[in-house]
Amino acid sequence: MATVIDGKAVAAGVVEQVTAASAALEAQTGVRPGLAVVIVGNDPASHVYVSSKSRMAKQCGFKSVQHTLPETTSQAELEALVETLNQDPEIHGILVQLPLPDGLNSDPVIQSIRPEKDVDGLHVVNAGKLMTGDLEGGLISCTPAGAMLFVRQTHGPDLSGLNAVVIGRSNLFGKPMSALLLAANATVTTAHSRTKDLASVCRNADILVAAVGRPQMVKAGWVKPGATVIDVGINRIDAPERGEGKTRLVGDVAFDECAEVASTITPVPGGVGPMTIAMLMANTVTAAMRAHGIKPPSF
Ligand SMILES: Nc1nc(=O)c2c([nH]1)NC[C@@H]1CN(c3ccc(C(=O)N[C@@H](CCC(=O)O)C(=O)O)cc3)C=[N+]21
Repeated sequence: MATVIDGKAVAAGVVEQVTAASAALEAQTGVRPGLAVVIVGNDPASHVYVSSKSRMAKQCGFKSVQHTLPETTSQAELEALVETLNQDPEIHGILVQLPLPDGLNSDPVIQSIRPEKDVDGLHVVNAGKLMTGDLEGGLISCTPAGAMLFVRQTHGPDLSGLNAVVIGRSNLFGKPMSALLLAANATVTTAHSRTKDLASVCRNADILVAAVGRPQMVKAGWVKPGATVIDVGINRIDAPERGEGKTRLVGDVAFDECAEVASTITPVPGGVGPMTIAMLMANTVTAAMRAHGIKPPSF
């Protein structure tokens, strides 16, 4: 039976480090890190995530600002708000909750965030720094950064000689995760919907990372015995056993059967998800410390 990573406990450790760094910044400069989260429309899941981000920011001692805009917000209004936040010296991190409502184009909005305030790590400057192996100068996308912390805890910082397979090539996760694994010297395969015989590609992996958005797609036969399995999926499926109309959260990995084969595995919920929020806090205090010429801790 695999070791099941307790994402909540690891996230709590990161939040403790962030809170201490935030207090040190305030003691040195009188400034608290400022995080602004912008949400447009009324998608219930987005509101759940945004309130947990705002709550965690307050817990870390940040100045936490939430802008909730109506579904009818125009592209120009949204980009104008981002520009106001870019100019605000008390705001060090800006996050625009994705996905945006239909009719709004997220790419120009994300690219209009100043790179040094882009705590999502999605700006091309930050994504480019990561692709070129510059892990110190930019801001790294939260979910991959969190997933990589699990990999480092299990395998150490140097993944030389290990095969890693990332299933999924999104800009939010797959591509930055592949870049982080490569920077740690793993031999990386980025698999996707056009990959031939995906199961046999996955069976090669010492580190298997699933971020496809397909509930419980990865089966035990896809997992190399003794591998580390990182599940990034957040899928809501019907849970009739819990009652009429009830749902539950599952990952992209068939957890029970894969846990029999893997040596280490992350659960959903309670794995990568909480780490996403914690790494957003880490990016925010990093941005604030850099803005005041103070070297941030590495998380
Ligand atoms: N600009 C932007 N940046 C994001 O990082 C971003 C986003 N938009 N849009 C949505 C996704 C999704 N996301 C999650 C955050 C926390 C959990 C999380 O804490 N999940 C809990 C369960 C929470 C629940 O019960 O639903 C867990 O896995 O244990 C999951 C998913 C961040 N996202």
